[in-house]
Amino acid sequence: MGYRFTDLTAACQDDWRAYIEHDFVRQLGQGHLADDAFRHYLKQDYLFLIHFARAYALAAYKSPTLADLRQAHEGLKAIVDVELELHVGYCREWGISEQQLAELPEARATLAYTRYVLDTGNRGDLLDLHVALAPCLVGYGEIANWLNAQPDTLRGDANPYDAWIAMYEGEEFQAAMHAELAWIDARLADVTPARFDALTRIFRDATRLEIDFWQMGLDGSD
Ligand SMILES: Cc1ncc(CN)c(N)n1
Repeated sequence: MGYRFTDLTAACQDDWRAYIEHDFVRQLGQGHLADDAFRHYLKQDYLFLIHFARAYALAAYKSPTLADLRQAHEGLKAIVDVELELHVGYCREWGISEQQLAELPEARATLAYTRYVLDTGNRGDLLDLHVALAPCLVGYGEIANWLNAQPDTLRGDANPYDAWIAMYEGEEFQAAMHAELAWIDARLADVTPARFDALTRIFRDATRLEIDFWQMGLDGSD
């Protein structure tokens, strides 16, 4: 029997839940996340997204088939056309100008996560890279769905972070997430147990770096 994406999350269930249900996420869903924490997160996320777009471009470079190339393109589009497009306008609403974004120093959590993924993609193969990227694309789609399932999540004008949830529950982002899940499921179907263990290590490390990214937002750390 082959592996699936859900075997990756099952293999590091504690880290995966700590990421999806992080305090930053809960407070954002309940609408009482501190403004400064969100602003710090938003700024660093701009830098993060630029490096992750580079990582999808690396996935395109490493793609041997048209189907693989299309999948890398899907991820790149989700970041550049959906997230970054909304992000810049969203930052403006939160009082952060494009000039400020261009001059931002990178926080350590941003550096660690983005360079880890780029390094994993450079030294590994295409599946290593997609698995390192998965907590980002699949995780945020799952977070939006998890938030919507929580009775204390506030939606609409009552929650200043409603637009953030709306972006990740939106059709385009959810479609990109499902396409990524299908691509990973198809590749995991015929890996050996040893290869699956190596992929689990990558997935767990990237998930732990996502947890650090939330914590960086809460702590305002640089
Ligand atoms: C840190 C982080 N991880 C994931 C995502 C969703 N692409 C994001 N915007 N930022």
